[in-house]
Amino acid sequence: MSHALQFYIDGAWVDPAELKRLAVIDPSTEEPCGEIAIGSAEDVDKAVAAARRAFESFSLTSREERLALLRRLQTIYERRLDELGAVISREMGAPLPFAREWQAGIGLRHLKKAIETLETFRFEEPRGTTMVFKEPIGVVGMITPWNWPMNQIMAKVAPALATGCTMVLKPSEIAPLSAILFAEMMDEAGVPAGVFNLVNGDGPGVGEAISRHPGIDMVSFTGSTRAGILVAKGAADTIKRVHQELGGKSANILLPDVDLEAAVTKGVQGCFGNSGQSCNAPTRMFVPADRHDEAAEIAARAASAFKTGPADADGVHLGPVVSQMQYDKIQRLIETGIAEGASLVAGGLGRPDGMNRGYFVQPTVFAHVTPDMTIAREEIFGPVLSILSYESEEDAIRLANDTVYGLAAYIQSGDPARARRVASRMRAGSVYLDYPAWDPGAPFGGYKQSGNGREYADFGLEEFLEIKGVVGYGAA
Ligand SMILES: NC(=O)c1ccc[n+]([C@@H]2O[C@H](COP(=O)([O-])OP(=O)(O)OC[C@H]3O[C@@H](n4cnc5c(N)ncnc54)[C@H](O)[C@@H]3O)[C@@H](O)[C@H]2O)c1
Repeated sequence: MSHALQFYIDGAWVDPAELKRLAVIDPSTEEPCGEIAIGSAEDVDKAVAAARRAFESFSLTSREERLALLRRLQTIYERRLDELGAVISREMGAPLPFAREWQAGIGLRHLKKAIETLETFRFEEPRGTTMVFKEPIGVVGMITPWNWPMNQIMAKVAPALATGCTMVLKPSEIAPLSAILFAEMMDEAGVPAGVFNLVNGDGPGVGEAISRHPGIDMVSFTGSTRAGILVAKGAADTIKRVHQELGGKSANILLPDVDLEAAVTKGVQGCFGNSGQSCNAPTRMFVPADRHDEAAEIAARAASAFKTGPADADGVHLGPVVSQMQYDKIQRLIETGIAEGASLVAGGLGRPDGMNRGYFVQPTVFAHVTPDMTIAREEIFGPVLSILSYESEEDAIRLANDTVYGLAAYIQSGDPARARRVASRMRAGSVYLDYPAWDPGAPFGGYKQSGNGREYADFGLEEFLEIKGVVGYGAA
């Protein structure tokens, strides 16, 4: 990757103010697979200055001009999709077909949705004699995680472009290579100089400089609740808008009328997808108390059907988790689950049999988990499922909501009316009924400590807009 040690600022690849290198580690092999430059506040200053200058003209572009830009990007993105999938697979460990179809592919789905949304989006709305205008907020700082790198980047960049904002992106330093490739695509698409800027770096360096910068109007952050709090505090002095997409500990309620075999199996699969590294993973499975042991047996069987292997191995399997740090954290939490008295029914400590390198975690299921246990409360971010039991529908609702998080909830029932009734009681931004297909038009975001604001489709566009009321504009 020829630009790996550079940043994309003001329409050109430039050297960092001071070259500090960071190796990118392939989690399947624990070997370096690339390196990047780690930026500083000085690099952020340059990027923000470029974005501020570009905002003057980009904010005034027409819908048609921005649609043309997004469509050019789509063509390039489609052409480089395989390459992007391969890069993501290497940097964060997702098996190749999954990395191409979902990790890279989901970026394309967001891009298409943003284009479709922009085609008809209303930037003006008359209310009597007042005209309401929706205008781009300005320069947006974007800070993204490693677990779905292109999903997060595209869910921010596409609506920001659609609305006429300019931006400075800092992707995760753990999986930054896909973002460099994406910046190459933006350059080829002819994004005007300064509209899109990429500065690589870590949280305390570049992330904090973005959060505090007086030239940035809004920070759109996706990552842990821990870092989200720091970003909000850093942003407070400059009153910038802070959009946070944070962690989760989502409940999956299996109501008594459900087909238990199918619902438990799909629940395990949903929890372990992307090696358990999805913010909205259904990690707490609630089953009727009198069917707990049956559910545990099905879940153990479903977990042991999973194969684990390197990201480039053939076949359907789980890849490693992203880093030594994540591996160690997951091991610690599995140990805590055992120590606090949960029943380990599948997986457990250490790597899967026969694997002696790579950050591979055994697909793990705990049964007899109680709501006070650490594994029922903390986000694990690995392939680890907790099964809890409930006595009644009310009890299930109370237990599901008994968390500081509120990103997603999952309801399984043979009775759609009952599932909808329970959905209405969930304190979560997304509720999924009977394992539906992914929907790029559904709003995505959290209640409570899972964040604020919403992404995807028109909900995403709204986040990047300021609202201006011109009173006395004219007769309705
Ligand atoms: N709600 C969502 O949409 C969503 C989506 C994906 C991931 N997540 C969450 O992200 C987390 C996993 O990702 P991660 O480990 O990369 O999270 P992380 O918080 O460690 O890092 C996320 C980003 O924040 C940056 N960062 C870290 N400290 C910072 C600071 N002090 N100031 C500014 N930026 C800082 C990092 O460099 C990275 O770019 C999980 O908690 C997961 O639930 C949430």
